[in-house]
Amino acid sequence: MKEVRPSEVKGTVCIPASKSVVQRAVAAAMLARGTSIIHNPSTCNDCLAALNMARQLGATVVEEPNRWTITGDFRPSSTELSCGEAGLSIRMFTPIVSTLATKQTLTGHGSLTTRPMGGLEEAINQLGATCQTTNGLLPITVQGPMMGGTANIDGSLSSQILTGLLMAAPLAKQDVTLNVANLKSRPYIDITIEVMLQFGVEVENNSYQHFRVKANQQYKPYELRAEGDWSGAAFFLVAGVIAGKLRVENISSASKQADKEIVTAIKLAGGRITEGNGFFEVEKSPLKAFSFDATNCPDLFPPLAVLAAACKGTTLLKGVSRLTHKESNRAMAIQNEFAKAGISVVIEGDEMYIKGATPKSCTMESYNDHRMAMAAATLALIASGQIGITTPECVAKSYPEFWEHLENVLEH
Ligand SMILES: O=C(O)C1=C[C@@H](OP(=O)(O)O)[C@@H](O)[C@H](O)C1
Ligand SMILES: C=C(OP(=O)(O)O)C(=O)O
Repeated sequence: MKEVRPSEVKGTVCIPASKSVVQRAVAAAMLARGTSIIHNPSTCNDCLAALNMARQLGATVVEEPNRWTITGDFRPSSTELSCGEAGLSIRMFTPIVSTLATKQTLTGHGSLTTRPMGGLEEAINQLGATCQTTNGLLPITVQGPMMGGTANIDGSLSSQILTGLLMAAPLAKQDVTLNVANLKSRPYIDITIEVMLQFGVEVENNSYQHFRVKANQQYKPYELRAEGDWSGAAFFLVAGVIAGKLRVENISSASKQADKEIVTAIKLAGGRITEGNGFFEVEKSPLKAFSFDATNCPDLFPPLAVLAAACKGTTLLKGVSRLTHKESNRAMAIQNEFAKAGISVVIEGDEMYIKGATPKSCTMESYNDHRMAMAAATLALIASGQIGITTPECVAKSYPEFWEHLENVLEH
């Protein structure tokens, strides 16, 4: 249990690397023939899971502080492969592994064991490899080779399967065409295509509905400086705008990350936020309720809910249906735990209404969900008394340095 007391925040936070970028780069480096370098990698659990996966699949990895050197090879040393708790890694490595002729089993732990995997099965089987889940869940067994051809997939639940298929596609025997209906979380596909291009593979994207990857393309080694994580930065940007003055470093509006949209939301709420060269500055401001569609940036819901709690009036957030299958059912988790702090959250279909008020002292359950723990800590800054947070160590899934970074900016 962690306790965070109401406090002003002041100073500078340097945001660690994006786990979305780093996991994709690790997979591409494993598939490249030659040596790739990832500078400034994130050492969060999801990235370490991806790195471990690359090792299990045959890559040689040298881990140094601030630098991972990965020499690609794709010959698994084991038939049972674990993706830890990383949703992206299981959705990305399952299609990749299904390009091999050998039979492999992929598994994971924690919340990953209850997250839906059925879409992977349907998609991979259409491309001529065999994929079997366990009643739609882990473990998953795959056997290739992946022939290629056309797959029709539903993109409404998650974009991660499309990311996995795109990453695997250049290893198929023939060209791959992916027809995607109702794609959500689109910016994550932009990150996938960007990383693939950096590693030498081209993807043709027709209006986010039809994607084509030509066969016989090779991943090539690349030296990448991983950019900072907008998803983690969002908590500190909200902290600054509700409770003090912060400079948040290592983020840029040039990023393709979905969660840079937090800047739009802060501006809509009337928050003072300015961009400098590689950083943003935020300052406590009178905040008013706002309306924001987070369908394509679902990971922003927890920090957005905190921002909304600090606003005068009732804020509307759209995109609730995107939250059911994250590390927790995040819509329910936000509703239940904010209620404990006296913040009313009403859910109507795809919409969430949050009424601004001073949060009261309570204990909030994190559900072992990193973004719930970070939201509770941020909410505590403006509470009338301290807020307790259960299993605070869960922040390590995306942001192991979070508690230390928060402590550094608290004005005791
Ligand atoms: O591709 C990625 O890096 C991610 C995609 C998103 O998932 P969905 O596509 O399932 O929304 C996001 O929620 C997740 O944290 C990371
Ligand atoms: C949902 C998340 O990640 P993943 O799906 O990759 O586990 C997240 O980081 O909030």
